[in-house]
Amino acid sequence: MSKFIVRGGKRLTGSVKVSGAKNSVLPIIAASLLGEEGVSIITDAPPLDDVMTINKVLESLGAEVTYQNEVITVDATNLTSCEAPYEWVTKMRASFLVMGPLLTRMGYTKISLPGGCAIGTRPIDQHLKGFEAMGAEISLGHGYIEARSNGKLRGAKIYLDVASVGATENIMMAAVLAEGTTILENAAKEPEIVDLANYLNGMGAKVRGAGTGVIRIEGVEKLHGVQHAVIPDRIEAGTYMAAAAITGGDVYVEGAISDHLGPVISKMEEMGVKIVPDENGVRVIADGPLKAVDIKTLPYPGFPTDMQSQMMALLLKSQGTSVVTETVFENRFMHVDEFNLMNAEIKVEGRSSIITGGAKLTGAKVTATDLRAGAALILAGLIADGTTEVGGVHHIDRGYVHLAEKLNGLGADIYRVSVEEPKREAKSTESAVTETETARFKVQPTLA
Ligand SMILES: CC(=O)N[C@H]1[C@@H](OP(=O)(O)OP(=O)(O)OC[C@H]2O[C@@H](n3ccc(=O)[nH]c3=O)[C@H](O)[C@@H]2O)O[C@H](CO)[C@@H](O)[C@@H]1O
Ligand SMILES: C=C(OP(=O)(O)O)C(=O)O
Repeated sequence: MSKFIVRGGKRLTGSVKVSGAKNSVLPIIAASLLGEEGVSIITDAPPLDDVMTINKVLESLGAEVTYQNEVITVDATNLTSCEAPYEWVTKMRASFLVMGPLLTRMGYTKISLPGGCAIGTRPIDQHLKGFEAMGAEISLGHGYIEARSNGKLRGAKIYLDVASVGATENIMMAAVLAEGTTILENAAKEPEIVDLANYLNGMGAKVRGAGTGVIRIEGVEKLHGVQHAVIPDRIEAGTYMAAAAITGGDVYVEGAISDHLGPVISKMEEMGVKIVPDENGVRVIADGPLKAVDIKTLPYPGFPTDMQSQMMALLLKSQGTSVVTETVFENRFMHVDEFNLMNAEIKVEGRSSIITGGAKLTGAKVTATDLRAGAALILAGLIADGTTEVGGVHHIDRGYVHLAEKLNGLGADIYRVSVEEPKREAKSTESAVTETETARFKVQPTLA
């Protein structure tokens, strides 16, 4: 186990480079299972724990996977299994995205039910509804879902009750080898959906309309490997933009695509942050007081739920009262109690959090309850008085490449320490942090 130690009070300046998007690379790796000929080469693949996990899932299915220097190769010509077991799916919900590709290519798949997580119950009914509409038979039991098709899946008209990102991706991947045309209505419009569609089309698929609410997929006989570069991570970019703004800094976020960050940029500008986008990135300058603003999370192109907690950290520094309403997930305010441990003033009322900005934050021992909560606590630590210890680092490692190194490159003071599991019989309440790894993050994470 490890913790991040953040010493607050540093203004961030300079330039930071965004890595490839976690939420693009995961479905793209899953889609590689569709390649019956040739090898897929995925570049700008970020070295994240989630990427290692999905690579293992593919290997367990018989695909040959290599990963070096942010390049993944997948040879899925000979698959040997159609089962994604519990150990992988519980580790990472996105493992469930192998269902569509396996079902359509192999005619059968058995996958552990993903279950809920810290941010909500996260059902998969819309994925299953889509597969059933295409003729799959679904059965559930003993914590697993089995899906089988009698011959090929058939194209269908499918209306999603919620514009689910995962369901759109899974159904799109199933439809590419189905017989006939699938029309997916109320589809999610996220940039990651477009990236996946581009990848599938490169493999020989016929997907049209990705990025709009209606996607048309004409089934083809076979797909092949292709080379594809993953888009930059808009949430990682937004997190560094928030880091610049919260510290009153001046930072160029290289690789940030401003078109993907519309609502984040608008809200920061409303707060009084200067944002200067160009074709290679976004410059963020925060040289004045920050205004309170209200935020409501929504599916793309609305304000992203994955930036909610980081923006809440920024609002802690603003003058006045802000209301943040979470409409995408029903339980995504677990960071509030942690912020309050740092002397923040936030109250949760149903789906909204009311933030009284301006309280002087103080360093404390806090825990990341999910990936973005972890990033948000680090942001708060950047301006807190004294030292903040952020536990639950495994959540952060799922989605941020070299987070401490990148922030330290801008002038922050963050390092990772290993932490011994507290012994049950120990009476002392002293910190369990052992300063054995206090070297400033020179070590690169080991890649599988
Ligand atoms: C790996 C990945 O890309 N993860 C992202 C993806 O997650 P994920 O694809 O899991 O999120 P969804 O878009 O599916 O979920 C959005 C909402 O729809 C509900 N829902 C979803 C599916 C379903 O069958 N039935 C149903 O009711 C969920 O409970 C949630 O309330 O989109 C989320 C919403 O932008 C992001 O926070 C995640 O970072
Ligand atoms: C919720 C997130 O991811 P996942 O869907 O992989 O849990 C996230 O990236 O913030």
